[in-house]
Amino acid sequence: MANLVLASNSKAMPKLDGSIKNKVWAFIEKLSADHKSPGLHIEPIKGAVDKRVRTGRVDLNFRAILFKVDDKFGDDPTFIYMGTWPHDEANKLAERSRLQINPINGVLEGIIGELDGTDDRKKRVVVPDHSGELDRALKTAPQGYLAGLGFTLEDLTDRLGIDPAAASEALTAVDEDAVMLIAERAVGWQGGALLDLATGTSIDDIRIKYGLSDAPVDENLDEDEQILKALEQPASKMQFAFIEDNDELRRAIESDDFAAWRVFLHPEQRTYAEKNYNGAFRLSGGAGTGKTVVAIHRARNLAHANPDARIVLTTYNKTLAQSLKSDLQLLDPTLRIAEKPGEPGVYVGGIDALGYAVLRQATNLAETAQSVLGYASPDSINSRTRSSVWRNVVAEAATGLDPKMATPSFLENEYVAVILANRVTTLEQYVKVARPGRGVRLSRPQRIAVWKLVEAYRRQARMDGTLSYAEVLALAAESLRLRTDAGADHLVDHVIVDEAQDLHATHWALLRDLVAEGSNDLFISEDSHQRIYGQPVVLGRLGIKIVGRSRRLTLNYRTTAQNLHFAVSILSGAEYKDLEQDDESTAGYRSARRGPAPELVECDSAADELDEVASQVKSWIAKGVEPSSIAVLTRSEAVRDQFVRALGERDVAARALDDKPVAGDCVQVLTMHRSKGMEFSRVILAGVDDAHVPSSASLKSVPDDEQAEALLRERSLLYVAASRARDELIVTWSGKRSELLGSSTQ
Ligand SMILES: Nc1ncnc2c1ncn2[C@@H]1O[C@H](COP(=O)(O)OP(=O)(O)OP(=O)(O)O)[C@@H](O)[C@H]1O
Repeated sequence: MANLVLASNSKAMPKLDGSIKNKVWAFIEKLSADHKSPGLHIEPIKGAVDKRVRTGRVDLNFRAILFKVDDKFGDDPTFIYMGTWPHDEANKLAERSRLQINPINGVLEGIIGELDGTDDRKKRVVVPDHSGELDRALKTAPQGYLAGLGFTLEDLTDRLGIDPAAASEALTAVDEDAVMLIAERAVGWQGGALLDLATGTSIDDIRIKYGLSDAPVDENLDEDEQILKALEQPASKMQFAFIEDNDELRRAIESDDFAAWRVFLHPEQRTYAEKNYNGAFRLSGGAGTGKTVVAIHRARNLAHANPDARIVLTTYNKTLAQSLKSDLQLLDPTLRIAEKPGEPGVYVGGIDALGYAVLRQATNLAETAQSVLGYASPDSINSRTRSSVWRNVVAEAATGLDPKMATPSFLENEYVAVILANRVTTLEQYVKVARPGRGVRLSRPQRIAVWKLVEAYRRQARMDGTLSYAEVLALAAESLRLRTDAGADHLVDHVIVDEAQDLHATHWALLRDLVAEGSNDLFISEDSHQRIYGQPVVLGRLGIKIVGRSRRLTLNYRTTAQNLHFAVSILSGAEYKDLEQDDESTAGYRSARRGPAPELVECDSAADELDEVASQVKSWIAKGVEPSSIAVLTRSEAVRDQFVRALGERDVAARALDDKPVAGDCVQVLTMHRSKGMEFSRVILAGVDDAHVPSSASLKSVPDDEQAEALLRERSLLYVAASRARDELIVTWSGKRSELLGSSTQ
């Protein structure tokens, strides 16, 4: 059986329709079973630049381009499948396609004729320019952008291994945009490295990021052996993937771009998905940098490494958990999905569902409830406390508490972050407990006043026999703690959590108590710039020690550089702290894709804005954009519903997206909160005027001391919303534009 390697083809290959994809699959299946089968018509190309290139017959009109690499120790060669093209084009391209081992760093590079912008390269020898001629020429030319950052041609070619022609072109590029254009055409890893250079990343750091080798080729090996060895380099895996499993191969071929996230990880993503960590690890990174992708791969890798391992993959809410689960199953349909946390396999669930699932298994509920709530638990854990209870408690009580503190949101935060987190059950405990991280200081009389309200809240819930989500989480955590204190094993072996920036104290207590401190215990994926709920927490105070095990992803796979630039501009000027209380930065954020600049549209009136949004959506649909890949995002549910109605009245099929997925191919209208973790091709942020964004109602509901934090959340919310667009982004408003848009006029 021949070995098969797939090359990433998203840039070069034409879109194939379903029937051709089936034929490609049949061709590849045959090839891996018997590469000598005459029906494949595997043929070398006369006069080809690379003697390894072959074309094979997919059908009468289409041919695949392959490289055949022989293994002198085994009978079977390795075929590298580069893609499928119409017959004549395939032959023409194949003639000028080649594989090369980068002479500086040993990365394998596959070049498909002119489609990689390398049509004239066959005459060019890829060796570094030691003569310094180009460098001298560049010194006399006007200074380019990369040279302005201090890079020389020698840095790019001799130290990094960028193709000399691309490197000299990149050095003359006048701005970041021009570097991007060159990066877009560059082969494999080189495109990414050029973008890194443009953001000022040092050569040494880039070498580390891509795992580049100092000893590129082993002269004792013949050329084919060198190629097979080069395939193992982390940066080669950005372009080439060995796929052993037939089903996996079929899935990869059937998806348009080989579902790149499943097959071609960035070397950094691969490291974080595969590496063993001796304790909790934190992966941060901008929106769209692939944190969720890493989390999913990591869950799969841990499950493969030990099929008996009990793994929990969790995230902020139910809908995000559903999409984690379906992506995990896409990545590996054979993976064992656990029904309950604690069973072998991967349990996937929103964090609240995880809390319930743990508590349902608890055999120490009475003891647990006594410890957390100060009274025996209700008969059932399934009845949830209504959100109106805090409101009623506040309305009925005359506590003398500052009205800004006598609000449901302040009390709920205090209850979760201080009272539940510390298992406070009496006033004596509450007046003494430390409240680090809470914006508002409370005097002793104020604490007494707050406690009265807490007691009233608990009394009501006890009478009703209900629990809040946060109480369930706190109970679940405590039941686990009591269990392990009594000598039992921890419930699970590995926890992976996505969207962790939004978790509060009782969420963290649950995660901490689920798994023993140790190897690969907690993998935390988060972006503090996207924190849109609750107050920031500090992991160290919650028993989670990261101690140097934290890394950041910066390459955005989702959106264009233009959209990214706009989204990041929303954050500018504001200061953010990460989960370890260090400054969070957007330095180095970049995207490899380009597209139109976001449009900011000021409308004359609310009615004009409804018309504007409808006509924009219609024009996209008229151009063939699928309606379900278009989203209109609003700050509130009321404005969302207004846009759903308005679109319907203007003959655009649109639905409000809330808890349930939208059925049918229609435009999705959702709140900015609901858009968390999602992505769409075209996005309109509607109603971004200064009354709605930031939401004056939300700001009014928090005490003065927490205003700055609340405003930061509003800013983050707009950043989350703006970073959902893959291709095009439009922002509309009527009246005064939101101050969070800054002075951007894109
Ligand atoms: N290596 C990759 N190759 C191709 N596409 C990728 C890769 N990694 C991530 N992506 C794609 O980029 C997009 C963003 O990825 P993902 O959702 O994992 O990012 P994220 O960092 O979790 O984003 P957010 O913080 O906004 O939720 C997805 O469409 C994903 O499929």
